[in-house]
Order: sequence, then structure tokens, then C-alpha cells
Amino acid sequence: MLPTTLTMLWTSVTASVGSILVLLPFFERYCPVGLRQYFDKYTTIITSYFNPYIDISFSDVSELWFKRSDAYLTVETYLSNKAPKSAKRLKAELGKDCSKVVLSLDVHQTVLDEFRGVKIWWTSKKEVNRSRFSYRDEETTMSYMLTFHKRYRDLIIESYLEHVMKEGKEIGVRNRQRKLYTNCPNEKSPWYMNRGIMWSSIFFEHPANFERIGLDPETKQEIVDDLLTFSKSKDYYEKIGKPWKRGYLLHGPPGTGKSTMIAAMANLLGYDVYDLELTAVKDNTELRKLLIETTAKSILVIEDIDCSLDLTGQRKSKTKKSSDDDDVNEIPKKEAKEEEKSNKVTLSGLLNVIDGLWSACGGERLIIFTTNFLEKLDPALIRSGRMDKHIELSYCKFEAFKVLAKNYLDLEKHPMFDTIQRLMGETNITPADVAEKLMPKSSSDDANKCLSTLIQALEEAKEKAAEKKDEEDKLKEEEAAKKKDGELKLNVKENDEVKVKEEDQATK
Ligand SMILES: Nc1ncnc2c1ncn2[C@@H]1O[C@H](COP(=O)(O)OP(=O)(O)OP(=O)(O)O)[C@@H](O)[C@H]1O
Ligand SMILES: [Mg+2]
Repeated sequence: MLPTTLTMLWTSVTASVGSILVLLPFFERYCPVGLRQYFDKYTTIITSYFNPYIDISFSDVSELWFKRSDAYLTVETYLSNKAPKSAKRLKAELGKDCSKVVLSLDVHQTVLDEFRGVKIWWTSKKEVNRSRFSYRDEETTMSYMLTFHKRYRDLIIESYLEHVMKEGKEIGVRNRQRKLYTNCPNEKSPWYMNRGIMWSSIFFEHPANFERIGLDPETKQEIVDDLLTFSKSKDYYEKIGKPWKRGYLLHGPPGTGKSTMIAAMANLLGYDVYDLELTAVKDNTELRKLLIETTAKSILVIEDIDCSLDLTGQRKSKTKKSSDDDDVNEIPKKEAKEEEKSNKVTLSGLLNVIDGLWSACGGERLIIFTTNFLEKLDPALIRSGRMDKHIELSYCKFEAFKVLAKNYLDLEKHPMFDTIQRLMGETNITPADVAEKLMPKSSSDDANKCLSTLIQALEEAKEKAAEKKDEEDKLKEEEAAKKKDGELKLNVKENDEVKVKEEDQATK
């Protein structure tokens, strides 16, 4: 009797569960939103009494309605590593460089994760709600639901969530497509797209790297070591109480590889690049806003700082009367206010950005200035602490040439190298010129042809330099002769005057 009753009970339970499961998709699809919410609310309250599992939801709706929630995106990235291993339905998208397919969890799918022996389930959900905005009837909310046994509440809340966020961010940084930002509005975009946008961006795909930069190997290694040490020094900067940032000043004649080196630095560290065009910045306030918008793991670049603004000596001449000290705090308040009012970026504004409170937001960032004329810059701008490392990129020497010859022609030795070494010791040529000469111009150009072109260019540069020197010497000689002539004339005049005086006295 009992088994028959049990069997009947079991059959009716399975039949009802089965019909609920069959009807569920129709219910999801055709049930009015209000009724569904009502139904959900009460089933959740009833089941939560008996359910030993806890749910945490990560919704994609952020407080800023035009931006997806950071926590949701981080969970999505974290799960992109787990989903392909166990989920039954996956979503495919083209990822970085458009060369690789990235898989993620499709809607209403569950994956299992394990943390310190504890099982955790992640389910992706999609909900349709009444819109918060009158012009849209419904809006879709995506979310990830984390489910775990209530026994592990402390472990999950205190450790697992931190682990998910940390790993998700690390994967995000590894997989992200790096960007080059500029503060000049994108002229191709319609005006309303540029409104309120401080930086516009494109993908950063510069191929430069340190192996290919023509520089002597020791200097190159020193720069690479410095950069890598910086990128691993989070704890050290925290310990000494300094913002995690470092300033580099790259100086040298045009075509010596300053911009190329910035690209190589960004590629080495995996940073984004913010190319700040100072002349397009309205005032110090806008400069601060721009800086706040930048993210960590980035390089803020100001190219040709000497040309960007009238920074050179401006502050020095103003402060000269009151103080010789270069520190920004020493600028008299009234003068600083006048500077602020003058509706443009000022030296003190820029110094505040480099080492003021603004620079501390974000962390892990490099600030790089480039210039062709180091001597033109205000010493306050380039002192240690602001520009911590000064790197001179100069004319091409033989060691640097060997790197370029290897890159461009795949040559490590050649009989013409001796002549090139001698000529490089006697004259100046920029790495940009050397690179240009080493590049084959037609399919018939071989290494011999390229090296001969370079030797010819070096000889011409040497001749030009000799001619210039001759002209300068001639000018100097002429000036010296003029000076001597002037002195002689002055002496004769003085002698004449003395004679006249003596004669006058004698007659008296
Ligand atoms: N040291 C170098 N190693 C390899 N290539 C170089 C080097 N210097 C210059 N070049 C080549 O020359 C070209 C110009 O270099 P780059 O723009 O980096 O010079 P720059 O110092 O920034 O010049 P400017 O002061 O005019 O901005 C680049 O395309 C690069 O390929
Ligand atoms: Mg440049």
C-alpha cells in the first residue's frame, strides 16, 4: 500500500515539476512584467526559508546609467577564464587585435568554481524590467549570480570576492587592447560626441621595442632596468609615502628617437599612452580635469615641452625679485592668482599637476617630457622629484649603428663597417637619418648599396660641418679684427686727448 502511495506521490511531484519546467520558458516570455515580478518576489521569500544557499548578485547597471558596473565587468573577465572549461553554452566575440576569439558565459548558464576546497556556482542572468526612463518601455539587466552554502559566508565575503576582483582585474589588464589617448577632440566625430569628452582614443599599436632602438647597449639596459624596477615597486612607494609615479625627461636633437622610445616604454610595461597637447588646454583647471580622467598603468606624455607653452623662465622672472628659490610654494600668492586668472596653463599649474595632489590619483604612471633644447627649460620643471631621470638621446654612434644595421639589414659584420665607424667618430648624423639610409628603396637595393648610401651621407655631413666651421671661424676672425680695430682707434683717440690736455696745461 505504502509503496504504491509513494509512487503515486512521486509521479505527481515529477509531473508538476515537469510541467513547471515546460511552462517556464512560456511564462518567462509571455507573462506581463508586473505579474512576473510579483511571482518572483513571493517565490524568493518562500524558498529563502528553506534554502541553505546564499546568492550575491552582480548587476551590470551602475550608478552612472551610461556606464556598465565595474564589478560586473570584472566578474565577466574573471569568468572568461573559467567558462570555456565547464559551461555548456558560450558566447564568442572577437578580442584584442581582432585576431583571437574570446569566449564568455552565455545567458542562463552556470559554471562551477572552487576556492580553498569550497564549491561556488556562478550563473549568468538576464532580466527585463520596466524602464526607469519614460521613453523606453522595458530595459534589460544582465547580472551574474554567485551562489554558495551559508556555511562559507565569511570565507566568500572576506576572501573569495577579493580574489575574484583581483584576478579579474589582472586578466583584464593582460587582455586589454591598449590605447593612445589625445586631448584634441576627434574632428571626424559629430560635435555632440565630443561634448564633455576630455580624451579621445585610438588603439595603440606602435611596433617599437627596446631591442630595435639604436642606442648603446649599456644605456639601453639601464633604462629598461629602471622601468622594470619602477613597475614592480608598488610596496616600496607605499613604504616611503610617495605617489607611485616617475618622471622622465628625454632630450636631444630632432630625429634621435625620443618619440620612438616612449612607444617602446609603453610596450615594455603594457601601459596606455596619454599624449597631452598643452596648447589645446584652456587653463589650469582643465589640466587638472584631464589628469583626473587618466587611468593607472599609463604614460602621460608632453612632447616638445619648450614649444608647448611660454614656460621657460616665465616663473623665474616673476619670482626673481622676491626669491631665488625654485620651489613652487615660494611663488607669491598674488602672482600665482594672476597666473591662474590669465586663462591658460601656467608653469605653476603644470608643476602642481606633476607633483601636487592631482598626480597621486591612479598610481603606477610615468610622466614624460621631451625637448630638443634642454637649456631652455626652467630648472624647477626638471629637477629631481619631478623629472627623476634625464635621458639624453644624441647623434648616432657606432654601437647604436650596429643595432640599426642588424634590424634593417640583418648584418652583424661587414667590411664597410670600419669606414662607417671612423666617419661616425668625425661627424654627427641622427639615428633617423641612418635608419632612412639603411632602408632599401627598391628590390635591387642590397646591403652594399644601403651602406654605400650611408657612407656618402656621412661624407657629405662631414663636408658640410667643415664648411660651417670654416664660416664660423671666418666670422669669429672678422669680429676679432673689428674689435681690435675699434680698440686701436679708441687708443689713438685717448692718446690724442691726453696730448691735447698736456699741451693745454703747458700753454697755461
Ligand atoms: N635611436 C633610434 N633607433 C631606431 N630608430 C630611430 C632612432 N631614432 C630615430 N629613429 C627613427 O627615426 C624616426 C624619427 O624618430 P623619432 O620621431 O622618435 O625622433 P624624435 O627624437 O622624437 O624627433 P623630434 O624631436 O623631431 O620629435 C622614427 O621613425 C624612427 O624609426
Ligand atoms: Mg618626437
